[in-house]
Amino acid sequence: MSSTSANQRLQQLGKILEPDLSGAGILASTEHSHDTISQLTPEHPYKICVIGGGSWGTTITKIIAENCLARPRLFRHHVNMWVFEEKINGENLTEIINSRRENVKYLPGVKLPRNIVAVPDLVKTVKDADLIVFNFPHQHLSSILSQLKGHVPPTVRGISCLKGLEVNKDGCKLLSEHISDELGIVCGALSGANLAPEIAREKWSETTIAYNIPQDYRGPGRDIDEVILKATFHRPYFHVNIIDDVAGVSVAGALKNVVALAVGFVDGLGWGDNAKSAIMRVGLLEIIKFSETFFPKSQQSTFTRESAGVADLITTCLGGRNVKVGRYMAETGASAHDAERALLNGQSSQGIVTCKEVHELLTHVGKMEEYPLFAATYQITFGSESIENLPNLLSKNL
Ligand SMILES: NC(=O)c1ccc[n+]([C@@H]2O[C@H](COP(=O)([O-])OP(=O)(O)OC[C@H]3O[C@@H](n4cnc5c(N)ncnc54)[C@H](O)[C@@H]3O)[C@@H](O)[C@H]2O)c1
Ligand SMILES: O=P(O)(O)OC[C@H](O)CO
Repeated sequence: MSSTSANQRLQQLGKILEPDLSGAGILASTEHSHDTISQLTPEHPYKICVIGGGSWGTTITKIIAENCLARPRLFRHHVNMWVFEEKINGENLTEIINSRRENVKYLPGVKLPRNIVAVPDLVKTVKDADLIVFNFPHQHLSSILSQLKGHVPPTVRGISCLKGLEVNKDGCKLLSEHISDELGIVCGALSGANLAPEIAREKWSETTIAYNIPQDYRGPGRDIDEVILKATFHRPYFHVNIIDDVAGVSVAGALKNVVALAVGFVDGLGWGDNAKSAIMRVGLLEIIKFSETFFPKSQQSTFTRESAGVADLITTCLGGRNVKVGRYMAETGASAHDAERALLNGQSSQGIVTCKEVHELLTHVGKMEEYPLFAATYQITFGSESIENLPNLLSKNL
């Protein structure tokens, strides 16, 4: 699409997206005529589904479902949400969500819109979808993709809300790339300073969406662009900024979970705010270095300017699940997995998985010594070093 026609589309479609988007300041005009609306409204409204019914999965589905209700000419009414089925006091979680409008296990106390349909079957969830939103703990990605393979046409677009990386002995891949490679679809990433329990209660926050259809992409697909993505995810309490640095957004989201574990360690020993800030400083530098090394096209500004960068690092280190796990380990001497089990009621501390994956990768490529915080966090998490020794482990290589 030329920049002129893209601008026209932005302006025209903007007229059917009010009032939320005009509030965000991206669309100048909020005037519209019925003629314009009927001319621009897609013949077939976009169908969106979400894979994942955990804490963030359910929260993002709530956001999308609210936008589908607000924009019935642009989006299909129902939003399928795939939920990994489990029994809660003898009842299926999907049935509880559909009848009580509440995810009693992963998002208790939050009323969900009526147009969310919890579905236990993956393939049924994605049927006829134009946009699939991936949102579950990243260790399940390969298994979910293998079940979806052959059931998702290349016309579909994806957005990954997962925070993690795909690491194997050959190197490191973004999860959005892994999704693209396995399913043959274009996939972007959404990440930011986004603690689900706050957003589910409609407390204001920002997020970053990275989406980039390669200029030479000639594949099929509906026109899911900046406007449609904003219409899908933006809410008065959830402000979206769209950029094209998928690598920067993804690496920042994955690695801040490792840093948060380490912040939890020093917090649990009562070392105070200076120590926590020191860990965040070193952590940010290692995150940027990692991104420059393995994803040279990523942009440093993503780490310093975007919600997905430094803001997510701070929020996770202040109030996320990973920092709680690290703190509990320091306070009680529990192992990482025991801390996760004791604190999170089935939710996942992604930092435990990611610090192991990053350690494997960096060891394999002979660069572990260049990342003293990641190395120390792995060693402490898996029991071969003490938290008390952390300052020495960091200063050794700095
Ligand atoms: N919770 C947050 O505040 C938050 C915010 C932003 C991003 N994220 C990221 O979003 C992703 C999803 O997080 P979440 O908080 O929704 O998940 P969660 O930690 O609440 O995870 C539990 C989910 O995993 C599912 N699950 C358990 N076993 C499974 C299996 N074998 N196969 C598939 N699914 C299984 C459970 O049913 C449940 O839906 C993660 O990568 C996380 O880092 C989380
Ligand atoms: O609760 P955590 O530590 O998984 O972090 C949640 C989000 O990623 C914060 O943006």
